[in-house]
Amino acid sequence: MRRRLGLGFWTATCWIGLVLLAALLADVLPFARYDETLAGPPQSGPSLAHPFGTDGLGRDVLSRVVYGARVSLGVGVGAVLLGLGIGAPLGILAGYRRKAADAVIMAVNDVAQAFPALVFALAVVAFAGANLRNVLIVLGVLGIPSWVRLIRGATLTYAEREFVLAARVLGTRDGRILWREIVPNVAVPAASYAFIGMAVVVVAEGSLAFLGLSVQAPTPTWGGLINEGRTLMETAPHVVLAPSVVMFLTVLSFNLVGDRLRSLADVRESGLEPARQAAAFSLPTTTHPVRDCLLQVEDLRTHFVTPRGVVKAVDGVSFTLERGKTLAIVGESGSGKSMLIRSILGLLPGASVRGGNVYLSGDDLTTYSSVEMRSVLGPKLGTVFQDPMTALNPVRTIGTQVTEPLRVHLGMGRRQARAEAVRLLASVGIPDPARMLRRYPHQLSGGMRQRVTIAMALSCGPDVLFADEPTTALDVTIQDQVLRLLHRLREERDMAVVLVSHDLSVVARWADEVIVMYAGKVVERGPAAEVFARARMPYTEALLQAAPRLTDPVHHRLRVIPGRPPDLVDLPQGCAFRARCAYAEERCAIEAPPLFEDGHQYACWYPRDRSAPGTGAPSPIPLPVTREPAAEPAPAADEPATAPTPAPATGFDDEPATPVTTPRRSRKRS
Ligand SMILES: Nc1ncnc2c1ncn2[C@@H]1O[C@H](COP(=O)(O)OP(=O)(O)OP(=O)(O)O)[C@@H](O)[C@H]1O
Repeated sequence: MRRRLGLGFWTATCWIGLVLLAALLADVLPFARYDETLAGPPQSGPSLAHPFGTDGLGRDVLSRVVYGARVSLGVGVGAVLLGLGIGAPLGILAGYRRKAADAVIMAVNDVAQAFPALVFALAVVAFAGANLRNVLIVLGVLGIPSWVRLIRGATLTYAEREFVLAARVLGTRDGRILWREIVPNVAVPAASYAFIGMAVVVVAEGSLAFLGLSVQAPTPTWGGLINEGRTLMETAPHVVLAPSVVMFLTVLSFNLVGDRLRSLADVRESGLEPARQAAAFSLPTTTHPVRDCLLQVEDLRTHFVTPRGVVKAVDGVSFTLERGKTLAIVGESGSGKSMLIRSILGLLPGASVRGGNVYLSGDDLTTYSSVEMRSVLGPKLGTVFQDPMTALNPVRTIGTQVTEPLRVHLGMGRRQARAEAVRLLASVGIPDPARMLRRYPHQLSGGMRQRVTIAMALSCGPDVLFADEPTTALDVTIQDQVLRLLHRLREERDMAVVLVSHDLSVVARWADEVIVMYAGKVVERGPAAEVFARARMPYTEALLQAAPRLTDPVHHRLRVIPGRPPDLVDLPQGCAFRARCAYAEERCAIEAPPLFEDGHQYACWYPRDRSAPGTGAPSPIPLPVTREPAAEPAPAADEPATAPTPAPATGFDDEPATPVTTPRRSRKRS
């Protein structure tokens, strides 16, 4: 956390602490009082005795600035506490209770916010008297509407979160939920806004003082000092510069501290955000012989420099992929599957570092600029993401989203793009596609939305389609339809598919090749049937054994892989799987195994020997269940968004909903 707040935060905090301390200890500090006229000449410049010089009446400017801080910071702290004290309870009440309380509080709040703040402050102070108490009350009251709005927004966010619902389900009282669940979460944005609010109040007080409507002379305030020094700008600029610079630095510091505190509450910046030195960190890249294939990945590495150390999310992955083939990537959660895909596509978070090469039809994509990559993403590389709801923009129609890549990449006109979009939606099995173009994502069921994202990914005719767990967010009945669809489209378009999946039965059924990943590395790789029939690496064996089968006896214990995946920041020496491996020997702890070749590749010093069934060696592990799926039915045009069950089948199987020229394929399974 200390590193995430950064040097700026700590410098700003020290400055605020220094100013605050000086203001508190002003009476005991070794300088003259703010109103004491000194013996020396007035308007004298900075000296050792008077670091900020003296003003027009020969008074010590440093002393006046320090005493002025008492008023400025006092008003700042007081006004913020007043605003928070009244605004926070109202905001929490409005955000948590909603309904009538929310409507009344927000209506009054909106009216209050409509008042021009400075004019209101001027009028009240001029009428009630310019003194510390009145200025503090006016600025505090003016801050209340902003506090209400901020706290209400934060409360609304947390009131709908699962942990609050869970507390409600457990019968926890509202007061306790507010105090235990909501207030601690709202506290961080509130603390952040308190500092920013302090900066606003210090400036507002300075403005009032400048106009002579704050604490009256001889008590100094920063705004008043700037006003006094104004006339001496040419003869003694230090008189106006000293309070101005101190005020500027203090306001800047409040803003900086507030901003950094806000980032603590920001999920995007929490956890493992890359450290700054990532830019200076680079991975060596060597050149490789380019093979005659569609996609060639060589020694691909993706590392993140984090405050905890370097996370090796992808570490030296190589493979090739031919047209018309499906490559599956499997492995436990966190093994680097998604990062591998994002690394190939060049879609990595800002400060990550990539090494190695990605050749697409012989061209090295790692040498492409971001502009060049834009011309590849879409036309040559398509992607289908896990959750179709988040992959589609909820406020744009399906039509706008499907036609966009056609217009951007293929330069089609509006009408042509719409006609093509209709054809695309029809080809992925969406009934009444012309009407579908006018709908929004939330009006479609999960399966239909995934069909739309597949249509978008295919719109520019990519050579390789990356599907990152495309069925995880879908109902099990829809999963199979989507996989069948991908398979059919692959055959029709002669493209390659890279499929990430947790489901080994899916992989066993649809993939030609499989890569097993563990701790960012490939630990087994080869033809899917061969790898599943003769898994050599104990990790692959454990994955296969952990997959449930329909032949399992009822109520049997689920098999799990013991232990946990290693920490990618601190990988153990030798084989990364050794701590969880039942067959590990001494050598596994010393030396990391390379990829051995024996029919397929595996990284293990003591591989499982499945080459000789019936000779005492362990028998092949049965493949995970490959359900014989029902035919892929065409979803009805009016399929409700919340009902994933498809409409009665209309004879649609793995064939497109509208006739295309592709001949019907055999349904025989390998
Ligand atoms: N921005 C990041 N900064 C640091 N580490 C990251 C970042 N993003 C991912 N990682 C790490 O990279 C590793 C691989 O992540 P990845 O998302 O590829 O896993 P995965 O195998 O796809 O998992 P899942 O199946 O759960 O999606 C994880 O251990 C993760 O902690």
